[in-house]
Amino acid sequence: MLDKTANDFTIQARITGGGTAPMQNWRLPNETDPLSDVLLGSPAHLKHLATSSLSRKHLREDPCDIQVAQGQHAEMVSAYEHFGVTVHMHRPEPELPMQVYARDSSVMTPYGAIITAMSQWWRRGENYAAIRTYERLGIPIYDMVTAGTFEGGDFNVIEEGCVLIGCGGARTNEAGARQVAGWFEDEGWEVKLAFIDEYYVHIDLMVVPIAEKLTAVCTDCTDPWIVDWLKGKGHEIIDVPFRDTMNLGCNVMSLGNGRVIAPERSKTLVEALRARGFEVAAIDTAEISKTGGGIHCMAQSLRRG
Ligand SMILES: NC(=O)NCCC[C@H](N)C(=O)O
Repeated sequence: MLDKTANDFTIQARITGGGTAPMQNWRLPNETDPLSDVLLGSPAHLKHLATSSLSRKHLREDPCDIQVAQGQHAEMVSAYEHFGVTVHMHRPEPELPMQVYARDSSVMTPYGAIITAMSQWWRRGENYAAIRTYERLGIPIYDMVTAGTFEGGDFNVIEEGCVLIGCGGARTNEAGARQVAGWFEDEGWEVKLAFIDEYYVHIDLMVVPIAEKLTAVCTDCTDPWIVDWLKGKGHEIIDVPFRDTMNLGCNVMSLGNGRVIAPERSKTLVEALRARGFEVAAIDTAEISKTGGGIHCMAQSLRRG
């Protein structure tokens, strides 16, 4: 069943060479304007798998209690609803153990959604499920990654018309990164590639937009040129400690208008935000994050502003 509002769905909205028109119904100029619609994944079929060094360590030492994780996800959904954000969900599929990480299987852009190309076989079905979701929501597909692998946590919109693309090799590989980079260069964007170590999984582990010209960064693991580049654009940096970052403490979601959803145990960042006057919904995500992702990884902005 399609949603009543469905009308704009198409399988390839991208104009070759650039000049694709931004969507009218689903504005998404950046990742810091007020969020009105978010896409999440259900934790109904969540499994704790050895997907990365981070999730493997927890699996070995203290595996995720799935029921507790599901309760934490429900708290996160409540936080979005509390702030008046409309929550859209992928339809849960039992074959998709990582569908909760809605950041990765697609990327919403001002021109429609990119369907990514997940690296790990147990996540590839999420790409097909995402196509069905966008059809149901009536959101055009901008294009699909075909040249290599690409995961949405590596598409990091720094500000309007400017994206930092993470490339760790194991998840987003260089061929996938360069294909997406080329599309956005053609659209007239400033695009930078960040070659990261695969240990960090995606760039949104360490660099996350908070508000206009304000970015959370783990400077201990982020290449200095990225910090200098952000500062050169006039961004203030909130430095998130390395240990907190490895616990997904930098991986927060900006709701715009001075509101942020963040993990409560990321104390340095939560305090820094509150000191600047932000309203922070500090929620417990410790259990669910053992499976390798955080609040930003679990959310795909659909509409802002
Ligand atoms: N954007 C993200 O960093 N997503 C986290 C994905 C976690 C999942 N366990 C994975 O390793 O694919």
